[in-house]
Amino acid sequence: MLTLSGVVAGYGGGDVLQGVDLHCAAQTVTCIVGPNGAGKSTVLRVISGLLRPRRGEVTMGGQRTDRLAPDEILRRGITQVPQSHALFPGLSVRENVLMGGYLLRRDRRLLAERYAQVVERIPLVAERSGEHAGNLSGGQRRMVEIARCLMLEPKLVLLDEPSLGLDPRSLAEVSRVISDLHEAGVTVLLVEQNVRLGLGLATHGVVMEGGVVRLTGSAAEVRDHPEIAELYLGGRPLQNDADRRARGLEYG
Ligand SMILES: Nc1ncnc2c1ncn2[C@@H]1O[C@H](COP(=O)(O)OP(=O)(O)OP(=O)(O)O)[C@@H](O)[C@H]1O
Repeated sequence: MLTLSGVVAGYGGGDVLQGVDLHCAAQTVTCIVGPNGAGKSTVLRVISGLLRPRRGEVTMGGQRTDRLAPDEILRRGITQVPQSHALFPGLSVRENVLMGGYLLRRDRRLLAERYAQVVERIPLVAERSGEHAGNLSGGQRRMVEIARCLMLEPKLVLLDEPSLGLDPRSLAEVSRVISDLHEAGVTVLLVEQNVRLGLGLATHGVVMEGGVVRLTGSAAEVRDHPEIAELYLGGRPLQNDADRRARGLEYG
């Protein structure tokens, strides 16, 4: 569905991405992990069109998207939930969510239909619809940010650090929504510092380091890879199921 080949991109003079090759099959959840500065968020920015690659290609369903403007990429079904602080604090929850349907603004019926679907998926939007977004907790804001990106019925959702700063209850809510999207056939690509959580939600894992992809595989393969266990999950590589349980890597 989504393919990056040889993507080189950066800010100002330097290249952060040094030739990224990445593929996300349709209806999968892929989690990118890696150390700070590896270029994970930059990959998402290239896909959503906020940053144009200097070299390489991005294709979605076989069609190139890397030369398109961000709104055109949005029209093709790719939406990004940014890292944080993406809501308008002085606007209500409902207004913030409706903003996500800006491209549909001339079709009021469709807009209302989509809003109803989003509310069904994320009931918090209805419960708090009239409240200023600025009054919500961090976890609630994250849910509204996700709700907003669903207004266009995306094919591919990009999530940058969905767990950042969330309490356990909000984490569970965000995880539920990601699983729901997966079940509904939406393709998800997320960047996550919380490696356990991210790979626990994902079907596939990608490890980035120094602006390139170092490792890809099923989420379980990446999670159990000796280097990953060593680097990100603390301690010696996992040996068996008992090890996995001991490190909280069982996901029911
Ligand atoms: N807008 C920007 N302008 C200039 N440099 C940037 C910008 N955004 C990111 N960078 C730099 O690009 C490099 C990669 O950043 P990126 O945010 O993609 O990393 P990351 O893997 O997502 O890590 P992190 O978890 O720290 O965000 C970093 O060195 C960062 O300082």
